[in-house]
Amino acid sequence: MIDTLTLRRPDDWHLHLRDGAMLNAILPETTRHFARAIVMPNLVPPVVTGDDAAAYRERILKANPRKGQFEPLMTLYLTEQTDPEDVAMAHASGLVKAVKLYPAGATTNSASGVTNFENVRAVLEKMAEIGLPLCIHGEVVTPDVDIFDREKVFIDTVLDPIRRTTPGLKVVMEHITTKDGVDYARSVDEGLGATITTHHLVINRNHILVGGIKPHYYCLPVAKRETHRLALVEAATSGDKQFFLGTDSAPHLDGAKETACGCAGCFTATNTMSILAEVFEKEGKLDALEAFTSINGPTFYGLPLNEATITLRRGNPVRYPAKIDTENGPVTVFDPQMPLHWSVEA
Ligand SMILES: NC(=O)N[C@@H](CC(=O)O)C(=O)O
Ligand SMILES: [Zn+2]
Ligand SMILES: [Zn+2]
Repeated sequence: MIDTLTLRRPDDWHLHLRDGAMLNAILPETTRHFARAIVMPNLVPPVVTGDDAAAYRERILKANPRKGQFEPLMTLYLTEQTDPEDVAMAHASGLVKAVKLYPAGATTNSASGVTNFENVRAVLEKMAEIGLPLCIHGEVVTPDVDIFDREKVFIDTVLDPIRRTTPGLKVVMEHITTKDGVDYARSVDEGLGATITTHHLVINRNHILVGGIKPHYYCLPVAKRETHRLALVEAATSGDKQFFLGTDSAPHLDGAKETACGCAGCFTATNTMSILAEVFEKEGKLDALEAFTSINGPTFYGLPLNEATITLRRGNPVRYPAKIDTENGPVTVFDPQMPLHWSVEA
């Protein structure tokens, strides 16, 4: 049995770092293991312009305890007022690596997102021209579409049409949760990627709802039935170039989750690598872990692979904190409900 595993240092292609006290508290959980991360722009107010992204990047670098060892890859939050020239400048300077599309109302802090896709056409065309990827939270918000169907309906009625009317646009389907998402990502040869989160490889909708409601398993897109989880595990462990890790680690204070109208988001930065090693090992696919965490993502984004490595070692169950303390209260770390045997060497 393999008991050590050395990988190129992983990157996280979908991460929420927040700001202020939360940023200070949770950033080390990511920088301990990860070299780079695509940083989501859904702050309040959102990161809309190149100037906003430059200022946010400085705040992240200032908060980083491991100076020089972590590179935040910045994104812009697409609004119906976004200026294509500002996007092009932020890309040309090397600051911005993607633009993020939130359908207005789809998820946490998405109120400034897009309602009428015609109003962002010029930005999308500019992005296709300059090769800047569009990262998409792929759920419709139509009230009469069941929340468990919102990803599939989005693929059919929004994503596919956008891709067809904007040839050459590079797209990342963020945090896919369905077999439909896996199949769509595989139906296209070039220019389409899909991130898969850590938690969607572990939980299905029963984890949220059976035996009492579990707010710390509630995230968006909401976890689906087991057949979909199995499709995600198959995709992540396949090594196929479309699929790469985007943890979507999304901290909220416990007080904001354990309440009558709790926020969506699972916080997995702390134990992601141990969980992934466990999942890949169970599938007999440890040899595909590096493709998922460290190769397919940078290859899609056209960025160099990390030269540094991390080593995972198999042993007694790994201990990790149940909560991370912030100035304003604790954040619960995702509980995978299984012992984790792979620890990351310091
Ligand atoms: N995934 C989540 O459930 N929440 C994310 C937003 C998002 O990625 O949709 C957040 O910012 O909290
Ligand atoms: Zn999202
Ligand atoms: Zn997210």
